[in-house]
Amino acid sequence: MAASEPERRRIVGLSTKMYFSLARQAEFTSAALTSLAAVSPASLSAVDVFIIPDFLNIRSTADSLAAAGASHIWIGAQDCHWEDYGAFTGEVSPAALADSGVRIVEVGHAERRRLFREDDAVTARKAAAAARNGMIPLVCIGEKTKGDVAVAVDECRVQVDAVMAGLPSEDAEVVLAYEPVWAIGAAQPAGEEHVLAVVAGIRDLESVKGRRGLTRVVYGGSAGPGLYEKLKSGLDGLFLGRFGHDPQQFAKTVKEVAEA
Ligand SMILES: O=C[C@H](O)COP(=O)(O)O
Repeated sequence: MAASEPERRRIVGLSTKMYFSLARQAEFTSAALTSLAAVSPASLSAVDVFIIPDFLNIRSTADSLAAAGASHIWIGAQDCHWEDYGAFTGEVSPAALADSGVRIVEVGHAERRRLFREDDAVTARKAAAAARNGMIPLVCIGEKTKGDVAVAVDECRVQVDAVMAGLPSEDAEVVLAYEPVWAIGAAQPAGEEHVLAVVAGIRDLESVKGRRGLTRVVYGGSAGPGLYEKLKSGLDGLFLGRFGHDPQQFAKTVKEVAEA
């Protein structure tokens, strides 16, 4: 780490995507808090933890965390619009998300790119909107097809460069979620050698290594317990989907990332 590089705390969290009802989200949050209570406070204080519910569950989850004295767990959003407010029917304002206590906003997820045709320019505008409103963009990047490391880094470079160029300040904090598209929704994550090599390439990009703001890189794509130990030499944490939807598995993964 260069002398001037900000400290990279580990970070771990999950997205519920569109899997949970209101009742299931409430059950998840309550059970996750119970399971996390078994992790030592010293371990938990060394890691940033986030939960990204769907929009309808943001306020209730934030309230549950606050009522349990667990406001150190960040609440996130799965997307936001690029303008703060306006005539954008059906969209969600990044300013209102910040007002709701959201700390981290996912942008550019592979599902949004594929299903809703969101490109790098749109993703960059959304990341800028999150940062402008004082939240951390969690920028999802990754190659579409399983294959060569150099090809994967090249595909990620285009995605990362677009976002970094659009941020309002070079000091803006960013979390890059490296999620090979082919490993999302799969039976198992991408192999550790591939992930470590691609992430080394991402960290070496001009738009990443030269910037002043804190830039952390996490892995996502069928991540779960047992994975971080294999990735800890090169990754700052994990971003979970399905394999974190069981609260005990989520808490187990948080503990592993905190104590690895
Ligand atoms: O948002 C999380 C990632 O897309 C990973 O999802 P997954 O673990 O269910 O494959």
